[in-house]
Amino acid sequence: MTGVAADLGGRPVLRDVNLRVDAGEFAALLGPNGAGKTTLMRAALGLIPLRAGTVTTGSAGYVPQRHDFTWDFPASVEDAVLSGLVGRIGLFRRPRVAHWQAAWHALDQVHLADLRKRPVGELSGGQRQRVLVARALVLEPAVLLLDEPFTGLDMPAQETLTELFTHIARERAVLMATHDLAAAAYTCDRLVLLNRTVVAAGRTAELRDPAIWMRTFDVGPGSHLLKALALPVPTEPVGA
Ligand SMILES: Nc1ncnc2c1ncn2[C@@H]1O[C@H](COP(=O)(O)OP(=O)(O)OP(=O)(O)O)[C@@H](O)[C@H]1O
Repeated sequence: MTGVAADLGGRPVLRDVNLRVDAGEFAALLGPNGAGKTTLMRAALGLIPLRAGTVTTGSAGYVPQRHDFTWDFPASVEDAVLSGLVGRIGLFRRPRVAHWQAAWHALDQVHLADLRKRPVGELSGGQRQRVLVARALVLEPAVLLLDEPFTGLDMPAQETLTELFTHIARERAVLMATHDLAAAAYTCDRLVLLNRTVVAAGRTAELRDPAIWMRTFDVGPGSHLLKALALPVPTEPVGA
């Protein structure tokens, strides 16, 4: 996306956002609450109007935050994945063999083929997240957008997902919004620091200046955030 500006409820949320994620890249989108991460993803999907700028994504798949998805309906795992194809099948049409095959292929990719007949309500949090990933993959998107995929998951489930995302990013572009800064710094190819606009972007090793993180997260030099990332402690007033 280039020069993107977007408003919500009449208030500016994003300004002059320039961002590019290439196939083969696993990028993290980092920023404080309200920084505009979800808005950026919705803008990338064409779900909100832009005040300025352009978005070129080819096809994009979106994995929403899990609490945005209704789990207490009696659908099976494969039905939930198939729902990712509604736009293609038509709301009241019956899916054809090719659609089922696409759903099963997507379930294979997230290692849930064995559970395809299971009601989604019976799945664990980590399994549910993988169902949502399969639902996004069923359209074979060029870009996969993940909105805080680790929330509420234990460490083993997070690791399984991280491995999965790394694998998916071999062929596609993956952009993941997350609050787990240390894990993102460790696992992602590139970090994008957002606070209404892109404050900085680069490989973890290129973002060692604590001033960048302080500006993005609006924290002081004593913040635990800097310690958690093992950044050098600033000795002089920053931005003076
Ligand atoms: N429908 C809306 N109408 C007006 N303002 C909104 C709307 N949705 C979000 N906002 C505001 O836009 C800003 C960015 O929100 P957004 O959800 O994109 O941030 P985020 O970085 O994803 O935050 P979080 O880390 O909390 O998920 C926030 O200040 C929020 O209050």
